[in-house]
Amino acid sequence: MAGIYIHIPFCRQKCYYCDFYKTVNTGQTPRFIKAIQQEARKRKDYAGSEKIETIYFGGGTPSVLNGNELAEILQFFRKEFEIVKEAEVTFEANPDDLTVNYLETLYQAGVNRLSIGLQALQNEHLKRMNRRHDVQQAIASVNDAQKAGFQNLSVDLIYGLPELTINQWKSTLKQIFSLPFLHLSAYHLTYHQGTPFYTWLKKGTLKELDEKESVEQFEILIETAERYGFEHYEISNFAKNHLYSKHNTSYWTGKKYLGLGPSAHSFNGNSRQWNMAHLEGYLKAQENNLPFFEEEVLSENEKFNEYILTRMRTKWGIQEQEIRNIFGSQVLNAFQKEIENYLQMELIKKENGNFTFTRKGLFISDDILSNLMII
Ligand SMILES: C[S@@+](CC[C@H](N)C(=O)[O-])C[C@H]1O[C@@H](n2cnc3c(N)ncnc32)[C@H](O)[C@@H]1O
Ligand SMILES: C[S@@+](CC[C@H](N)C(=O)[O-])C[C@H]1O[C@@H](n2cnc3c(N)ncnc32)[C@H](O)[C@@H]1O
Ligand code: SF4
Repeated sequence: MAGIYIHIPFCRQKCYYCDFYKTVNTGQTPRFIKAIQQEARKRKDYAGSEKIETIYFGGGTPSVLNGNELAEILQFFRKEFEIVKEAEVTFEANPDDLTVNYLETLYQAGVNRLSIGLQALQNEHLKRMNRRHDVQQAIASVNDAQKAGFQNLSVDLIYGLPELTINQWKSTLKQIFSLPFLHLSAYHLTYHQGTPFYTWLKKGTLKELDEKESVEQFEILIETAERYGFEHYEISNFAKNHLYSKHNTSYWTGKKYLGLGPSAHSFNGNSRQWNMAHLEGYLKAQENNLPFFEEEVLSENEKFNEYILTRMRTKWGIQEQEIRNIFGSQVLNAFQKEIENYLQMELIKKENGNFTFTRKGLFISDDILSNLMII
């Protein structure tokens, strides 16, 4: 089984923290929709002849697409690929796009997992982030989505925002968990070079939240989510009733996926491919039947690194037996030596041959994982 990721590189306006590839030149959607189909025909064999179990519309802002455009893309994929009946079709949307009509259009088109980018529940934070919606629209979008028939609803939040107080964060979580959704993604704010947030941080006009408060917000997030019956299944992801994101879980468990659109990346177990992040270049390449991606064939060490970097982010962790079967006893012995002091410091725990982060370890997982990688 494999997944398809479709990058919709358009946004109605740019948020000041975001460095995902997008352009506000939304007039290019008709050309883009043709180009995506040309690229899919050309690259469909990258993920082998696997059946497709997930389709993911990310971006950028997929909810820039109108109903007909979305229907055209989905019709094309149903014709071009073997898609299983129960495929998960995820669509990311911004609250200000989610009118009742549009929600019904998405539902009719076959979207069965809707991810809504709420980000924050204080208008002063939404304003500083340059979000187009306000708190009221955010809350209404989740309730309207449920009324339109969406069960598998996910919401995105960002914590560690400048001046986000502990009380504000607690109130955000209290309001959020009174809404009808079953999956939560909550990300700690990252300052990406090239974004206004990063520039203001360097200039000193924006003050980064101190680490202690960020860690406290992460702890409050985990405790509150678990109190409301959500399972913490990946560092930034929580699910009720085991409604994990099937598509994103395929990233963390090494499944194949074909990424389409500018900046989209793909993986098939032996190599990674990624499209350049440039809309005009992408469109011209598809129109002239030229490739527009780079490829890296993975060495054995890189496959091992890929394996630990993805799986250790999840509650499933990594299995000693699996490391031995896939990478051999030598790699396993070296790994066991490396991991010893993290076990001693209780940053990683080992149960029946399975390694996972402890809560303490989760906070510094990036540093630990970079030390465990084979260079
Ligand atoms: C492609 S983005 C946005 C999807 C959609 N366009 C929206 O704005 O809601 C997916 C998610 O990444 C998260 N994100 C984007 N930039 C981030 C940053 N700099 N730090 C932390 N999370 C970020 C946000 O929670 C966002 O919902
Ligand atoms: C940050 S995650 C948010 C997941 C969402 N909260 C959910 O649970 O469905 C999604 C974003 O990651 C990026 N992304 C995901 N898969 C990608 C791929 N294969 N290639 C490029 N970007 C990708 C896109 O910007 C996409 O909007
Ligand atoms: S957060 Fe979403 S709407 Fe904002 S710039 Fe990024 S992709 Fe566009």
